[in-house]
Amino acid sequence: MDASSSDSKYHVVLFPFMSKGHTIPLLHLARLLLRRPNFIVTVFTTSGNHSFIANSLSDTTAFIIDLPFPQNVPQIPAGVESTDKLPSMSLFGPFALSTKLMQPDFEKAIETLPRVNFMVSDGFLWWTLDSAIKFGFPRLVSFGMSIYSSCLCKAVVEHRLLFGPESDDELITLPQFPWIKVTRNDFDSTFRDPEPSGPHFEFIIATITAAGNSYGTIINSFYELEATFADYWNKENGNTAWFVGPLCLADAPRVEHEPSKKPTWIKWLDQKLEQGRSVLYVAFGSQVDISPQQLKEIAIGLKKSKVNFLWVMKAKDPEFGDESELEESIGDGGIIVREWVDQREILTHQSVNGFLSHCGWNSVLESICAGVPILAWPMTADQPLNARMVVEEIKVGLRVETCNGSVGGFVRWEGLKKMVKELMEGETGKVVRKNAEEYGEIAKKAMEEGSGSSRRNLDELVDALCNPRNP
Ligand SMILES: O=c1ccn([C@@H]2O[C@H](COP(=O)(O)OP(=O)(O)O[C@H]3O[C@H](CO)[C@@H](O)[C@H](O)[C@H]3O)[C@@H](O)[C@H]2O)c(=O)[nH]1
Repeated sequence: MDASSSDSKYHVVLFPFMSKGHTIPLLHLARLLLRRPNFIVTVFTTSGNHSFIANSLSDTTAFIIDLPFPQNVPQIPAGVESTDKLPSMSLFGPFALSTKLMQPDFEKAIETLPRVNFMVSDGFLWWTLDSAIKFGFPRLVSFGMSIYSSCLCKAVVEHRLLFGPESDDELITLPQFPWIKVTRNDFDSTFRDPEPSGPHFEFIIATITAAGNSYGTIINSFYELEATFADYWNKENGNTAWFVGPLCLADAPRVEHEPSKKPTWIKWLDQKLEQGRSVLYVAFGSQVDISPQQLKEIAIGLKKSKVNFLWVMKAKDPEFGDESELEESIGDGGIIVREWVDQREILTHQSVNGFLSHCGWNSVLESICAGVPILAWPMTADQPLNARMVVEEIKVGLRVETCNGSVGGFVRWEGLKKMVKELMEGETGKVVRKNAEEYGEIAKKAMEEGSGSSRRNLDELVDALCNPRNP
């Protein structure tokens, strides 16, 4: 980058964590920033993640800088630079901790860049705060979570609510939000350990401490979706949360494909639309591990429900014993796709009327923006809290029943079939669909340039950080 030609421009550095669910929203943010006059954006990543980012931003002027991913990290196979490529999510800890080894290269690169006005880096890249302080620019943190989840985590930690006599699935009332009940199983194991220690705990502490010492937090959400929690957070917490989403709406709606270039699954959805059939979209994000037994049970439940479904699997999901047999038995009712798809394009397809989802925060937002109700099947991380929000707080979805009633428990085909039918055809399904549609409209308004709450928040934030009085 030619630093001299950039002197009169505002320069923002974005550094997403190497996981699709964390990277995608920051790429949307890059677009929003680049629409402002005189803004340049530099995105930091690693060579293994370069093509995903470059493809996504190919129609923009964003600069991309690749840092070498740390080599010879114990337990992390060579060449794995993104969490979706990890053989198991149990390796998340060593993967995330190893990113600190990138700090010297990151700082060398920063030295060569035009002056940075501010940086937005992922919460998991806690060490980037030290670099920002060293170079004298503000760091904003992005966690990719709802503020509802953050408030609930804060509430249980502050009041040590997870160490009482209750069993892991017993409901515990939150004194700060008495209408909300959670269980221990809704939280990561670190929150449940009365005397936590070890590298994972140290990572969490480093992450939270750096976030607290940063300029503020970017929240991929909109104020109207979680106003009570937004107000609570901004009153109780030191650093401000800026609601600037849903960032997935930063992109203009997708241009129609030429018929010959349409992916097969979109053609299949077109066909279902012509036949007047509703489709359930089934996908569990970019990284959760699902056992072969559970995958088979899902296939049976979907088939027996007799709904039409489009099921997107990850490349690393285990193959069924006999894939062709499975596809045959599913027949015309459903299709399985094992490729990277444009999830938003699927959710906004007129035939899609329900989403069986693990409740990754991006999937929740994308579903709401498309007005599609969710059948929540949380598995790990923030997903159990997102599922509570979806089902109990904003009521845009129903929940699958696990056979032991526990988060992460096995889901039998009978229970899955029952809830799929309820979401797609039942009375409660109708109620949550209407709610999802209403929130979808509010989301669009929040992202309207000039007048929307999220766009105004972003304007205010950027003005504060790029104002000469506030360099
Ligand atoms: O074939 C695919 C698969 C995924 N996606 C996109 O990938 C993202 C996936 O994000 P999300 O739904 O949030 O799921 P995860 O990948 O599981 O996300 C991780 O990151 C989220 C944000 O912090 C957390 O909420 C989740 O719990 C965590 O697992 C979404 O934008 C999807 O649209 C595609 O476009 N095509």
